Amino acid sequence: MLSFENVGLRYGVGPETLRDVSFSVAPRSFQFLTGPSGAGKTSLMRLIIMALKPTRGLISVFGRDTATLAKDEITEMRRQIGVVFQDFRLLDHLTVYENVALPLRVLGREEASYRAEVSELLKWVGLGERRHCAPSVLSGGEKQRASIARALISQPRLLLADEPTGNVDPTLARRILRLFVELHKSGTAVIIATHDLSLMDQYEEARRLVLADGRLHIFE
Ligand SMILES: Nc1ncnc2c1ncn2[C@@H]1O[C@H](COP(=O)(O)OP(=O)(O)OP(=O)(O)O)[C@@H](O)[C@H]1O
Repeated sequence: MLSFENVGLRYGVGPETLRDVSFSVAPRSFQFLTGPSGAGKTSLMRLIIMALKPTRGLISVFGRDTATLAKDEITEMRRQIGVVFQDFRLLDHLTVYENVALPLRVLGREEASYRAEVSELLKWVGLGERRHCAPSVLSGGEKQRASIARALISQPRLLLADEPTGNVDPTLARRILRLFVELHKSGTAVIIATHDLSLMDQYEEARRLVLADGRLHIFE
């Protein structure tokens, strides 16, 4: 589903942020991506969603070499990847409900077919009462939960989440982890970047991908 072969990434003329990174992610698998601040977790995720190009090496997503993809093919592939960004990236001119429903609209689904689904997920993440609000009036934790709901709603083939529990309390973090685990059990490959050791300890079956000094170490 996803593989990196000897991938290197350098920003400008600085040192290599990622060096000889090789790994693969199987369909329906679950992994945490961890490592110290600045180790390159966000950069690695940006490579996966093709927002960045590697300086060297090969990246393939859903069996396609990303270097050979045309723009419209990249757009099509991104529709199959759910992403929880560190800075949420909610659209301010849409309500919370509309933000969460957006991936389904983009897939061409009729509102009547997803209204109940979106409402249920909003309730699960504790945003049932906030569904008609603009994202600008939400707290950091609420924005984070809205962005998680938006990434999950279309049951993507691959889900990437960058510090998805960074703004919520431990109880809510456990609830959010349960959502990711359920999604994984229903067939999505999940990669969660996190510093939160207690979160990782709650799901010991997960692989751990650890970035340190530009290199990736894998613990099965
Ligand atoms: N656009 C950029 N231009 C130049 N350097 C960058 C850019 N983005 C990231 N970097 C550098 O690349 C390195 C890795 O950053 P990255 O954000 O990927 O790390 P991270 O592991 O996600 O960190 P954190 O846990 O703090 O979010 C850092 O040294 C950072 O300064």
